[in-house]
Amino acid sequence: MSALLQVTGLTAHYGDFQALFGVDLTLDQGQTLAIIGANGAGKTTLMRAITGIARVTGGSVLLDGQRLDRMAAPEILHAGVAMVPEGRRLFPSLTVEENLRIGAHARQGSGFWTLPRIHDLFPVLRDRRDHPATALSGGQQQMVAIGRALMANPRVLLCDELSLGLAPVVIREIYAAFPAIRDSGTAIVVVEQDIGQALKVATRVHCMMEGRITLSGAPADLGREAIHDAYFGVRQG
Ligand SMILES: Nc1ncnc2c1ncn2[C@@H]1O[C@H](COP(=O)(O)OP(=O)(O)OP(=O)(O)O)[C@@H](O)[C@H]1O
Repeated sequence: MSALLQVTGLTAHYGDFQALFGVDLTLDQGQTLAIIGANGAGKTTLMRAITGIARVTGGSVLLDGQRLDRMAAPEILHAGVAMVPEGRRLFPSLTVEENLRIGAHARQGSGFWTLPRIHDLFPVLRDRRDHPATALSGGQQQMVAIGRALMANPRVLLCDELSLGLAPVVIREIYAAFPAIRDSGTAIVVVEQDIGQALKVATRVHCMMEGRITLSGAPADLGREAIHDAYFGVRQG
């Protein structure tokens, strides 16, 4: 059986600067993949390359066999890959519900994720539906950003640094929604700086350093030392 998302030999550049060096990864339906790594490792660039925002200069990205790396960002979203960007990027002048409905513009046909289902996933968004999105707490805004991406009914949901700046209790609340998202048939890729959190939610973990994947495996098979080496490149202590 071929993978849902297959990334092969992906390279990406910002001008002359090469940020990704031949990245390979596969994601199957029902999987949650975590990408971990220090600042500047290339995690965000990888998400941006998959979604057509960063310039792909080599390799390929296939969704169910369909070539994405030659498409523009809006086409990739239509094809079924949606991203929750770092910093959420909500529309500040719109309400919570308007932000969610904007996500639906990218959907193709019918699908599991509807406004009532987003409200069931994050009930606070039902209560706050008429509030300006920016009046919500950071965690609630993150829920809107996830809901907006889900409204496109993606086959793959890419989440960049969901936990950034949020309290542990809020992070737990957000990650508690993951099983329901996976059960809906949407596979997930999370970029996470919190290694513990990544190991908890992921079926597979990839560690990145300097634009390359330096370690991959199931959380249970990855030792602390191996992760440390792959993350920092050197063993300390
Ligand atoms: N717009 C840009 N122009 C030029 N270089 C960039 C740009 N964005 C990122 N880079 C560089 O590409 C490399 C990878 O950055 P990237 O943001 O993908 O890393 P990251 O692992 O997501 O780190 P962080 O957690 O800090 O976001 C870094 O060296 C960074 O300085």
